[in-house]
Amino acid sequence: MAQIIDGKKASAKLLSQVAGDVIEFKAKHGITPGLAVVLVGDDPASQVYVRNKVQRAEQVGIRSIEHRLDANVSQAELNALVDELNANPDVHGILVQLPLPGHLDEDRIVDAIAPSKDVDGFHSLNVAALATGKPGLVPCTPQGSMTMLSETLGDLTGLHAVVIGRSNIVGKPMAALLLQANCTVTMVHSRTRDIASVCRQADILVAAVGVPKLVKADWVKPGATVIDVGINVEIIDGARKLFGDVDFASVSEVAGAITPVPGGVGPMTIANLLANTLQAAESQMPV
Ligand SMILES: Nc1nc2c(c(=O)[nH]1)N[C@@H](CN(C=O)c1ccc(C(=O)N[C@@H](CCC(=O)O)C(=O)O)cc1)CN2
Repeated sequence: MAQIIDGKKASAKLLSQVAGDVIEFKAKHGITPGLAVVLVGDDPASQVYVRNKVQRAEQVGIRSIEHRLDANVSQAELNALVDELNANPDVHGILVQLPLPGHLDEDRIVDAIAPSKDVDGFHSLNVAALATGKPGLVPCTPQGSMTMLSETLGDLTGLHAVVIGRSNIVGKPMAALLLQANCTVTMVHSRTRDIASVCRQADILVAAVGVPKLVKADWVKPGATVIDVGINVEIIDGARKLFGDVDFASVSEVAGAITPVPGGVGPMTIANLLANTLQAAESQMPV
């Protein structure tokens, strides 16, 4: 059986580090880091994630300001709120919970956030910084996945990493981070021919595609490390159940190490968001 990579334990460790760093920040600068969380509409999953972000922020000493907007809000109204938060010196980090309702242009909203306050790391300038190896704010889920990989494997140099999925939020930044860590990186997607045989070459396999249990045991090289980023919800006998993109039961018999769903990458996302908020606040302090 594979080693289970415990995301709850890793996130608790990071949250406790952030809490300590927030105490130091407050003592040094005499102010409290502030995080603005914007939720549009009433998507139940987004409501849960936003509630968890606000609660965790308070636990580590970051002040959070929640903005809930009606699902019918216009692009102009949402932009106006982002402009107001950009100009507010008490707000050091801004995130707009995704997905947004279909009539809103996500790319335009994300690029309206000041890059220095973009704690999700989704702004085009932060994306460019990551792609070119410059300092910036890095997306939270890929950053959390990298932490778990380094803690499991140590130095990743020379390992072959295969990333399934090419989303802007996970797949592309994940590939950039693996490349920075000196991995040989392959990305596969819906148009790749014979995905299984490419995946079987991976020392590190990252699944971020949003298809429940897509990755089967015969896609995985024996001993490989598998990071499952998928969070797929199914209602079974009236109960809400979560599945990753990996068929955990079969793959855990082949892999060397694997993240579970739930309790793997998910909890690291919020811990890294708060680490990013502190990083953003530091970068906004006068030198
Ligand atoms: N603005 C953003 N929107 C979205 C992001 C993001 O990083 N920024 N990522 C996802 C949702 N997400 C955070 O927002 C997120 C997803 C899952 C978890 C998590 O802890 N999952 C738990 C299970 C929780 C459950 O029961 O549903 C786990 O995997 O153990 C945290 C954050 C899309 N939108």
